Amino acid sequence: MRTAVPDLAELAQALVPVTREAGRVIMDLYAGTVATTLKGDGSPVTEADRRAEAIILPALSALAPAIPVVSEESAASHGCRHGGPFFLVDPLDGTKEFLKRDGKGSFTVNIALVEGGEPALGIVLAPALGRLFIGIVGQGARELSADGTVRPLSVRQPSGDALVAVASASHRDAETEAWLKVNRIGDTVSIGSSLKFCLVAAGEADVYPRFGPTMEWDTAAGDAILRAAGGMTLAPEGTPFVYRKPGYRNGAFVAWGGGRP
Ligand SMILES: Nc1ncnc2c1ncn2[C@@H]1O[C@H](COP(=O)(O)O)[C@@H](OP(=O)(O)O)[C@H]1O
Ligand SMILES: [Mg+2]
Repeated sequence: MRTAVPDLAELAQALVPVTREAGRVIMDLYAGTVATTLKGDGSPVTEADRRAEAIILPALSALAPAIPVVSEESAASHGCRHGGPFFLVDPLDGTKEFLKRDGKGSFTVNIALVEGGEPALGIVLAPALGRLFIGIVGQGARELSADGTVRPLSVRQPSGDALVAVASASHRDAETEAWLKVNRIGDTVSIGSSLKFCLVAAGEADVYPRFGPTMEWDTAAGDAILRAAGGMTLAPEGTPFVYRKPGYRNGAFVAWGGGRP
């Protein structure tokens, strides 16, 4: 039997206040000191990750009880075996930037729905920047400001020859550096979190190459927004970049705006 998926526009609308509430909790903790522990892979997890997740998971099970959730901080959810649609949640992506308090605010709350191996819906909030992005693949992407203003998002055609790239601020690797050197990149902006996908979706950058490891919950929401805005994430060799891989581990990818070769 097919899992019942709610209407995606209604689901996206219902997720806006949930995401904003998670963002509020994160910003309360950003203002003070935050208890931090290291996970098995050496990456930090904070009280902010856990508290944001505690808002998002009950909301998802109330909104779509039949759809399984795979969330970064809930190890228990990672064993779930399913063939149908599922949510991918990263309650706080860019934890290193969150802990740095470098004033750039590049950390995000992420909720995605994956269907048939592809991201179908994504919502990304950068609470320190007050930027909230929503994408439904096939229906378009938009940015919602706090006062309710809605701005449609669309990837841009690169101006001239040189592309503007966005790349990780904390997890750069030699292969990404090499790719940036050989791919007519004029300028590279270092930014934490899934905000990189959103900037390409919004036409504020042209490409996001990533060869170092990420997990599917880091990318699915931003990727949905990018695809909904007319962009595409591909493996470096140009093959489709799909979801529900073993261990939810991503391989290398290049997220393209309108300048895809
Ligand atoms: N060795 C590794 N294995 C798997 N994922 C990794 C990793 N190093 C970094 N990441 C992922 O990269 C994300 C950060 O990306 P960026 O550098 O673009 O901000 C991290 O998200 P979290 O911050 O949620 O832990 C983490 O999931
Ligand atoms: Mg993450």
